[in-house]
Amino acid sequence: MIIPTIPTPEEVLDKGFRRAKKAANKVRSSNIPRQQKSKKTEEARIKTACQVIEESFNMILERVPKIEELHMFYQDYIDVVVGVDELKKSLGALNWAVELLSKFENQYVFKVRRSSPQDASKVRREAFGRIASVVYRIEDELNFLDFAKSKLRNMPTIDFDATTAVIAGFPNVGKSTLLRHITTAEPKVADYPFTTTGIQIGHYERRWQSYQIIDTPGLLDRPVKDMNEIELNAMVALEHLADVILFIFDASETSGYPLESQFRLFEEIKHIFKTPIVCIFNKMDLVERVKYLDEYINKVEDPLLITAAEGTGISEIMDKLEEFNNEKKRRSRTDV
Ligand SMILES: Nc1nc2c(ncn2[C@@H]2O[C@H](COP(=O)(O)OP(=O)(O)OP(=O)(O)O)[C@@H](O)[C@H]2O)c(=O)[nH]1
Repeated sequence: MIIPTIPTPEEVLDKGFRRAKKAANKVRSSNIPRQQKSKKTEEARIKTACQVIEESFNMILERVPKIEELHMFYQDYIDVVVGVDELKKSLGALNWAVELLSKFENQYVFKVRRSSPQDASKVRREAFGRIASVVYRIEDELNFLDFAKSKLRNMPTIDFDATTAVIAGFPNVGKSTLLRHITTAEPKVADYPFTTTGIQIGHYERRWQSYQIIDTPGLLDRPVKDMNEIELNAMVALEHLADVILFIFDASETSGYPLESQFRLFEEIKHIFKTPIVCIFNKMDLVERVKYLDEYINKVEDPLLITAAEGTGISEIMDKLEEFNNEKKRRSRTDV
Protein backbone atom coordinates (compact mmCIF):
# COMPACT_ATOMS: atom_id res chain seq x y z
CA MET A 1 0.00 0.00 0.00
CA ILE A 2 1.28 3.42 -0.88
CA ILE A 3 1.73 5.55 2.18
CA PRO A 4 3.89 8.56 1.24
CA THR A 5 6.85 9.69 3.30
CA ILE A 6 5.66 10.83 6.71
CA PRO A 7 7.44 13.88 8.12
CA THR A 8 8.19 14.47 11.78
CA PRO A 9 6.55 17.47 13.49
CA GLU A 10 9.92 19.28 13.34
CA GLU A 11 10.18 18.73 9.59
CA VAL A 12 6.62 19.92 8.96
CA LEU A 13 7.06 23.03 11.06
CA ASP A 14 10.48 23.78 9.67
CA LYS A 15 9.16 23.66 6.11
CA GLY A 16 6.09 25.76 6.97
CA PHE A 17 8.02 28.45 8.86
CA ARG A 18 10.83 28.58 6.29
CA ARG A 19 8.39 29.13 3.46
CA ALA A 20 6.55 31.69 5.59
CA LYS A 21 9.77 33.63 6.02
CA LYS A 22 10.36 33.64 2.29
CA ALA A 23 6.84 34.92 1.66
CA ALA A 24 7.41 37.63 4.25
CA ASN A 25 10.64 38.72 2.58
CA LYS A 26 8.82 39.02 -0.69
CA VAL A 27 6.23 41.35 0.85
CA ARG A 28 8.95 43.34 2.60
CA SER A 29 10.76 44.00 -0.67
CA SER A 30 7.58 44.92 -2.53
CA ASN A 31 6.40 48.49 -2.94
CA ILE A 32 3.53 48.44 -0.49
CA PRO A 33 3.22 51.69 1.51
CA ARG A 34 5.54 51.55 4.54
CA GLN A 35 2.88 51.91 7.21
CA GLN A 36 1.08 48.81 5.89
CA LYS A 37 4.18 46.71 5.46
CA SER A 38 4.59 45.19 8.90
CA LYS A 39 0.97 44.02 8.98
CA LYS A 40 1.07 42.67 5.43
CA THR A 41 4.31 40.87 6.20
CA GLU A 42 2.93 39.12 9.28
CA GLU A 43 -0.27 38.30 7.44
CA ALA A 44 1.74 36.60 4.67
CA ARG A 45 3.77 34.66 7.24
CA ILE A 46 0.70 33.30 9.00
CA LYS A 47 -1.10 32.45 5.78
CA THR A 48 1.89 30.72 4.22
CA ALA A 49 2.81 28.73 7.34
CA CYS A 50 -0.75 27.43 7.71
CA GLN A 51 -1.16 26.64 4.04
CA VAL A 52 2.16 24.85 3.62
CA ILE A 53 1.52 22.63 6.64
CA GLU A 54 -2.06 21.96 5.55
CA GLU A 55 -0.74 21.00 2.13
CA SER A 56 1.77 18.53 3.63
CA PHE A 57 -1.00 16.79 5.57
CA ASN A 58 -3.49 16.91 2.70
CA MET A 59 -0.95 15.32 0.40
CA ILE A 60 -0.70 12.37 2.80
CA LEU A 61 -4.48 12.13 3.14
CA GLU A 62 -4.95 12.13 -0.64
CA ARG A 63 -2.31 9.52 -1.32
CA VAL A 64 -3.32 6.93 1.24
CA PRO A 65 -5.96 4.74 -0.43
CA LYS A 66 -9.42 4.69 1.15
CA ILE A 67 -9.25 1.57 3.32
CA GLU A 68 -12.92 0.68 2.88
CA GLU A 69 -12.50 0.75 -0.90
CA LEU A 70 -9.73 -1.87 -0.84
CA HIS A 71 -10.36 -5.57 -1.46
CA MET A 72 -11.38 -7.38 1.75
CA PHE A 73 -8.12 -9.32 1.66
CA TYR A 74 -6.11 -6.11 1.91
CA GLN A 75 -8.43 -4.70 4.58
CA ASP A 76 -7.85 -7.80 6.70
CA TYR A 77 -4.17 -7.76 5.86
CA ILE A 78 -3.83 -4.16 7.03
CA ASP A 79 -5.84 -4.97 10.13
CA VAL A 80 -3.56 -7.86 11.04
CA VAL A 81 -0.34 -5.99 10.31
CA VAL A 82 -1.01 -2.53 11.74
CA GLY A 83 -4.69 -2.33 12.74
CA VAL A 84 -7.34 -0.67 10.59
CA ASP A 85 -8.85 1.33 13.47
CA GLU A 86 -5.48 2.71 14.48
CA LEU A 87 -4.72 3.66 10.88
CA LYS A 88 -8.07 5.40 10.47
CA LYS A 89 -7.60 7.19 13.79
CA SER A 90 -4.21 8.53 12.70
CA LEU A 91 -5.57 9.77 9.39
CA GLY A 92 -8.46 11.33 11.29
CA ALA A 93 -5.95 13.21 13.44
CA LEU A 94 -4.33 14.64 10.31
CA ASN A 95 -7.74 15.81 9.13
CA TRP A 96 -8.36 17.40 12.48
CA ALA A 97 -5.05 19.29 12.24
CA VAL A 98 -5.86 20.52 8.72
CA GLU A 99 -9.22 21.88 9.83
CA LEU A 100 -7.75 23.61 12.84
CA LEU A 101 -4.92 25.16 10.84
CA SER A 102 -7.34 26.53 8.32
CA LYS A 103 -9.34 28.03 11.19
CA PHE A 104 -6.17 29.59 12.66
CA GLU A 105 -5.33 31.06 9.29
CA ASN A 106 -8.60 33.00 9.11
CA GLN A 107 -8.64 33.85 12.79
CA TYR A 108 -5.10 35.22 12.98
CA VAL A 109 -5.11 37.02 9.65
CA PHE A 110 -8.21 38.81 10.89
CA LYS A 111 -6.47 39.57 14.19
CA VAL A 112 -3.41 41.01 12.41
CA ARG A 113 -5.61 43.21 10.25
CA ARG A 114 -7.30 44.59 13.34
CA SER A 115 -4.11 45.05 15.33
CA SER A 116 -1.81 48.04 15.38
CA PRO A 117 1.35 47.75 13.21
CA GLN A 118 3.38 47.43 16.44
CA ASP A 119 1.32 44.47 17.68
CA ALA A 120 1.31 42.56 14.37
CA SER A 121 4.42 40.55 15.11
CA LYS A 122 3.10 39.62 18.56
CA VAL A 123 -0.08 38.26 16.99
CA ARG A 124 2.00 36.30 14.47
CA ARG A 125 4.14 34.79 17.24
CA GLU A 126 0.99 33.73 19.05
CA ALA A 127 -0.27 32.14 15.80
CA PHE A 128 3.02 30.28 15.28
CA GLY A 129 2.88 28.99 18.85
CA ARG A 130 -0.58 27.57 18.30
CA ILE A 131 0.37 26.09 14.93
CA ALA A 132 3.32 24.32 16.53
CA SER A 133 1.21 22.98 19.36
CA VAL A 134 -1.34 21.50 16.92
CA VAL A 135 1.39 19.79 14.93
CA TYR A 136 3.00 18.38 18.10
CA ARG A 137 -0.41 17.18 19.27
CA ILE A 138 -0.42 14.69 16.36
CA GLU A 139 3.17 13.51 16.84
CA ASP A 140 2.07 10.01 17.95
CA GLU A 141 -0.18 9.68 14.92
CA LEU A 142 2.60 10.77 12.55
CA ASN A 143 4.90 8.21 14.16
CA PHE A 144 2.24 5.55 13.74
CA LEU A 145 1.78 6.40 10.04
CA ASP A 146 5.52 6.14 9.53
CA PHE A 147 5.49 2.71 11.19
CA ALA A 148 2.51 1.65 9.02
CA LYS A 149 4.33 2.84 5.92
CA SER A 150 7.28 0.54 6.58
CA LYS A 151 5.07 -2.39 7.60
CA LEU A 152 2.83 -2.14 4.55
CA ARG A 153 5.55 -1.47 2.01
CA ASN A 154 5.66 -5.01 0.66
CA MET A 155 2.07 -6.11 0.57
CA PRO A 156 1.69 -9.20 -1.60
CA THR A 157 0.47 -8.41 -5.09
CA ILE A 158 -2.66 -10.39 -5.69
CA ASP A 159 -4.47 -10.86 -8.99
CA PHE A 160 -8.07 -10.57 -7.89
CA ASP A 161 -9.41 -11.59 -11.31
CA ALA A 162 -7.64 -14.93 -11.28
CA THR A 163 -9.22 -18.05 -9.87
CA THR A 164 -7.28 -18.59 -6.68
CA ALA A 165 -6.38 -21.78 -4.88
CA VAL A 166 -4.73 -21.72 -1.47
CA ILE A 167 -2.67 -24.78 -0.51
CA ALA A 168 -2.95 -26.33 2.94
CA GLY A 169 -1.41 -29.40 4.56
CA PHE A 170 1.32 -30.41 7.02
CA PRO A 171 5.00 -29.60 6.26
CA ASN A 172 6.82 -31.87 3.81
CA VAL A 173 3.68 -33.29 2.25
CA GLY A 174 4.73 -31.89 -1.14
CA LYS A 175 3.12 -28.44 -1.29
CA SER A 176 6.06 -26.65 -2.93
CA THR A 177 6.60 -29.55 -5.30
CA LEU A 178 3.00 -29.27 -6.40
CA LEU A 179 3.16 -25.48 -6.74
CA ARG A 180 6.26 -25.77 -8.92
CA HIS A 181 4.61 -28.39 -11.13
CA ILE A 182 1.34 -26.59 -11.68
CA THR A 183 2.63 -23.09 -12.19
CA THR A 184 4.98 -22.24 -14.99
CA ALA A 185 7.19 -19.46 -13.77
CA GLU A 186 9.20 -19.57 -10.58
CA PRO A 187 6.65 -18.60 -7.98
CA LYS A 188 7.02 -15.10 -6.69
CA VAL A 189 7.69 -14.89 -2.99
CA ALA A 190 6.19 -11.88 -1.31
CA ASP A 191 6.62 -10.67 2.24
CA TYR A 192 3.85 -11.93 4.40
CA PRO A 193 4.18 -11.12 8.04
CA PHE A 194 2.37 -14.18 9.38
CA THR A 195 4.77 -16.68 7.94
CA THR A 196 8.47 -17.02 8.42
CA THR A 197 9.28 -17.79 4.83
CA GLY A 198 6.88 -15.47 3.03
CA ILE A 199 3.88 -16.25 0.90
CA GLN A 200 4.53 -18.06 -2.38
CA ILE A 201 2.33 -17.17 -5.30
CA GLY A 202 2.49 -19.09 -8.57
CA HIS A 203 0.50 -18.21 -11.69
CA TYR A 204 -0.56 -20.06 -14.80
CA GLU A 205 -2.92 -19.58 -17.71
CA ARG A 206 -5.20 -22.22 -19.14
CA ARG A 207 -7.72 -21.68 -21.92
CA TRP A 208 -7.20 -17.91 -21.62
CA GLN A 209 -8.06 -17.94 -17.95
CA SER A 210 -5.68 -16.90 -15.18
CA TYR A 211 -5.08 -19.05 -12.15
CA GLN A 212 -3.14 -18.29 -9.02
CA ILE A 213 -1.91 -20.78 -6.45
CA ILE A 214 -0.86 -19.54 -3.05
CA ASP A 215 1.20 -21.34 -0.44
CA THR A 216 1.64 -19.81 3.00
CA PRO A 217 4.35 -21.86 4.69
CA GLY A 218 3.92 -21.91 8.42
CA LEU A 219 0.26 -20.97 8.41
CA LEU A 220 -2.03 -23.68 7.09
CA ASP A 221 0.30 -26.48 8.06
CA ARG A 222 -0.32 -27.02 11.74
CA PRO A 223 -3.14 -27.46 14.19
CA VAL A 224 -5.35 -24.44 14.57
CA LYS A 225 -5.24 -24.68 18.36
CA ASP A 226 -1.53 -23.73 18.19
CA MET A 227 -2.29 -20.50 16.40
CA ASN A 228 -2.28 -17.08 17.96
CA GLU A 229 -4.87 -14.42 17.25
CA ILE A 230 -2.82 -12.80 14.49
CA GLU A 231 -2.52 -16.11 12.67
CA LEU A 232 -6.22 -16.77 13.01
CA ASN A 233 -6.93 -13.36 11.53
CA ALA A 234 -4.49 -14.13 8.75
CA MET A 235 -6.62 -17.16 7.95
CA VAL A 236 -9.62 -14.87 7.60
CA ALA A 237 -7.61 -12.73 5.17
CA LEU A 238 -6.81 -15.84 3.15
CA GLU A 239 -10.44 -16.83 3.09
CA HIS A 240 -11.25 -13.66 1.15
CA LEU A 241 -8.80 -14.74 -1.50
CA ALA A 242 -9.40 -18.42 -1.88
CA ASP A 243 -11.94 -19.69 -4.39
CA VAL A 244 -10.84 -23.15 -3.40
CA ILE A 245 -8.44 -24.77 -0.93
CA LEU A 246 -6.19 -27.60 -2.05
CA PHE A 247 -5.63 -29.76 1.01
CA ILE A 248 -2.61 -31.99 0.50
CA PHE A 249 -2.33 -35.29 2.37
CA ASP A 250 0.91 -37.22 2.39
CA ALA A 251 -0.50 -40.68 1.73
CA SER A 252 2.90 -42.25 2.42
CA GLU A 253 3.25 -40.65 5.87
CA THR A 254 6.98 -40.26 5.05
CA SER A 255 6.73 -36.62 6.08
CA GLY A 256 6.34 -37.95 9.62
CA TYR A 257 2.68 -37.09 10.10
CA PRO A 258 0.26 -39.99 10.50
CA LEU A 259 -2.83 -39.80 8.30
CA GLU A 260 -4.90 -39.56 11.44
CA SER A 261 -3.37 -36.19 12.42
CA GLN A 262 -3.40 -35.00 8.82
CA PHE A 263 -7.10 -35.75 8.71
CA ARG A 264 -7.61 -33.82 11.94
CA LEU A 265 -5.95 -30.75 10.41
CA PHE A 266 -8.16 -31.16 7.35
CA GLU A 267 -11.26 -31.22 9.57
CA GLU A 268 -10.10 -28.07 11.37
CA ILE A 269 -9.51 -26.20 8.15
CA LYS A 270 -12.83 -27.38 6.78
CA HIS A 271 -14.47 -26.10 9.93
CA ILE A 272 -12.81 -22.65 9.75
CA PHE A 273 -13.09 -21.94 6.03
CA LYS A 274 -16.36 -21.74 4.18
CA THR A 275 -14.37 -22.23 0.99
CA PRO A 276 -14.72 -25.51 -0.93
CA ILE A 277 -11.84 -27.93 -0.35
CA VAL A 278 -10.29 -30.32 -2.84
CA CYS A 279 -8.51 -33.23 -1.12
CA ILE A 280 -5.32 -34.39 -2.77
CA PHE A 281 -3.46 -37.51 -1.69
CA ASN A 282 0.18 -37.10 -2.68
CA LYS A 283 3.23 -39.39 -2.84
CA MET A 284 1.10 -42.22 -4.24
CA ASP A 285 4.31 -43.66 -5.77
CA LEU A 286 5.37 -44.70 -2.28
CA VAL A 287 2.22 -46.51 -1.17
CA GLU A 288 0.07 -49.50 -1.89
CA ARG A 289 -3.66 -48.92 -1.92
CA VAL A 290 -4.03 -50.63 1.41
CA LYS A 291 -7.25 -50.74 3.38
CA TYR A 292 -5.93 -48.34 6.01
CA LEU A 293 -5.27 -45.65 3.39
CA ASP A 294 -8.54 -46.33 1.56
CA GLU A 295 -10.39 -45.59 4.76
CA TYR A 296 -9.18 -41.99 4.61
CA ILE A 297 -9.53 -41.66 0.87
CA ASN A 298 -13.15 -42.79 1.10
CA LYS A 299 -13.91 -40.30 3.85
CA VAL A 300 -13.61 -37.28 1.54
CA GLU A 301 -15.49 -36.19 -1.54
CA ASP A 302 -13.84 -36.56 -4.97
CA PRO A 303 -10.27 -37.18 -3.80
CA LEU A 304 -7.44 -36.79 -6.28
CA LEU A 305 -4.51 -39.21 -6.09
CA ILE A 306 -1.23 -37.80 -7.33
CA THR A 307 2.53 -38.11 -7.37
CA ALA A 308 3.61 -34.49 -7.43
CA ALA A 309 7.29 -35.35 -7.76
CA GLU A 310 6.61 -37.00 -11.12
CA GLY A 311 3.86 -34.65 -12.23
CA THR A 312 1.29 -37.45 -12.16
CA GLY A 313 -2.25 -36.25 -11.44
CA ILE A 314 -1.42 -32.59 -11.97
CA SER A 315 -3.71 -32.23 -15.00
CA GLU A 316 -6.63 -33.59 -12.93
CA ILE A 317 -6.01 -30.82 -10.40
CA MET A 318 -6.01 -28.27 -13.22
CA ASP A 319 -9.28 -29.73 -14.56
CA LYS A 320 -10.77 -29.37 -11.11
CA LEU A 321 -9.63 -25.75 -10.86
CA GLU A 322 -11.12 -25.10 -14.28
CA GLU A 323 -14.46 -26.36 -12.96
CA PHE A 324 -14.22 -23.85 -10.11
CA ASN A 325 -13.31 -21.12 -12.57
CA ASN A 326 -16.37 -21.92 -14.74
CA GLU A 327 -18.55 -21.99 -11.66
CA LYS A 328 -17.15 -18.62 -10.54
CA LYS A 329 -17.82 -17.09 -13.96
CA ARG A 330 -21.32 -18.51 -14.03
CA ARG A 331 -22.01 -17.09 -10.58
CA SER A 332 -20.68 -13.64 -11.46
CA ARG A 333 -22.89 -13.59 -14.57
CA THR A 334 -26.01 -14.37 -12.59
CA ASP A 335 -25.01 -11.81 -9.92
CA VAL A 336 -25.06 -8.95 -12.46
N1 LIG B 1 8.27 -39.89 -3.45
C1 LIG B 1 7.71 -38.69 -3.52
N2 LIG B 1 8.26 -37.65 -2.89
C2 LIG B 1 7.66 -36.45 -2.99
C3 LIG B 1 6.48 -36.25 -3.72
N3 LIG B 1 6.12 -34.95 -3.62
C4 LIG B 1 7.04 -34.37 -2.84
N4 LIG B 1 7.98 -35.25 -2.46
C5 LIG B 1 9.14 -35.03 -1.61
O1 LIG B 1 8.70 -34.65 -0.32
C6 LIG B 1 9.59 -33.72 0.27
C7 LIG B 1 8.81 -32.50 0.70
O2 LIG B 1 8.27 -31.85 -0.43
P1 LIG B 1 7.98 -30.29 -0.46
O3 LIG B 1 7.34 -30.00 -1.76
O4 LIG B 1 9.18 -29.52 -0.07
O5 LIG B 1 6.92 -30.23 0.72
P2 LIG B 1 6.21 -28.98 1.38
O6 LIG B 1 4.89 -29.44 1.82
O7 LIG B 1 6.25 -27.83 0.48
O8 LIG B 1 7.10 -28.72 2.62
P3 LIG B 1 7.24 -27.38 3.51
O9 LIG B 1 7.78 -26.34 2.60
O10 LIG B 1 8.17 -27.80 4.60
O11 LIG B 1 5.86 -27.09 4.02
C8 LIG B 1 10.63 -33.42 -0.80
O12 LIG B 1 11.78 -34.18 -0.54
C9 LIG B 1 9.97 -33.86 -2.09
O13 LIG B 1 10.89 -34.27 -3.06
C10 LIG B 1 5.92 -37.39 -4.39
O14 LIG B 1 4.89 -37.31 -5.07
N5 LIG B 1 6.57 -38.58 -4.25
